[in-house]
Amino acid sequence: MEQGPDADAQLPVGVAPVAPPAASQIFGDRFGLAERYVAHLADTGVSHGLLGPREAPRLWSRHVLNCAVVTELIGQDQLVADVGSGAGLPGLAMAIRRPDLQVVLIEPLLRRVTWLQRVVDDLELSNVVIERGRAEQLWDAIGPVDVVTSRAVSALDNLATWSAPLLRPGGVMLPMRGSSAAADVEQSEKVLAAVGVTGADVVECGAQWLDEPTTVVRLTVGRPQRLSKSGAASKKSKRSRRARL
Ligand SMILES: C[S@@+](CC[C@H](N)C(=O)[O-])C[C@H]1O[C@@H](n2cnc3c(N)ncnc32)[C@H](O)[C@@H]1O
Repeated sequence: MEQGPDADAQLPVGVAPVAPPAASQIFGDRFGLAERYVAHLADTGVSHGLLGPREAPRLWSRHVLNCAVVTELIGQDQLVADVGSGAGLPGLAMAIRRPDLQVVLIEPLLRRVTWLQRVVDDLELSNVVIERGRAEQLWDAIGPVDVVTSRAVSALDNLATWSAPLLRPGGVMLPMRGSSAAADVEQSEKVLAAVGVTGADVVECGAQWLDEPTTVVRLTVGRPQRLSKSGAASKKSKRSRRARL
């Protein structure tokens, strides 16, 4: 079978791919910032190992645009935590597109945190802060936030267990998932209920711009619950529930 022209293509490190026309429509007057972000990804993002070299030609389509369109699901002026940001995906792409959002990038690895801070400083993004740590270690340090996003961090049940306690009551988790999104929700049903999820649906974003729209699971969390390692509601959750009664 003949392969597409870019199937094995790589760009020399430091050379950013050309932006597709949709990029300027998606980012509007923030397009210049998005271009600078892509330049960082293509350069030190690749040379420092945050992204594989094969990702360079598709930095726009598969990464930055795919992530930026998730903001379609986020209301004005919301506080967002992005769990496991890595090279800032989706958190930085969202913060660039939507300066009204306040975005907290959560990332445990020092090397990634250092890289993220350099990019945020260079782009002078005043709506981004970076917290080093695992999401489940930061429940009392961050938030409560309106929305938690994530991409490629863990299985949905782990992710929900780590993310839900960062949310305010009625907040929303938006994990980006692939074609298995609906099956993931079904398989994680018990854990989702235990962390307080009261509504789940699978939605697509960016269909008007992207050949492959982004699939996101939208999970509304009525009263966020902390689970212990065994999966039971923790003493702290039980205590705070009693205090509210
Ligand atoms: C495969 S990378 C994905 C990075 C980025 N979200 C993306 O899509 O390119 C997974 C990231 O999640 C981070 N991570 C793993 N467990 C985590 C946890 N419990 N809390 C926060 N981040 C975590 C890792 O350090 C890593 O940077």
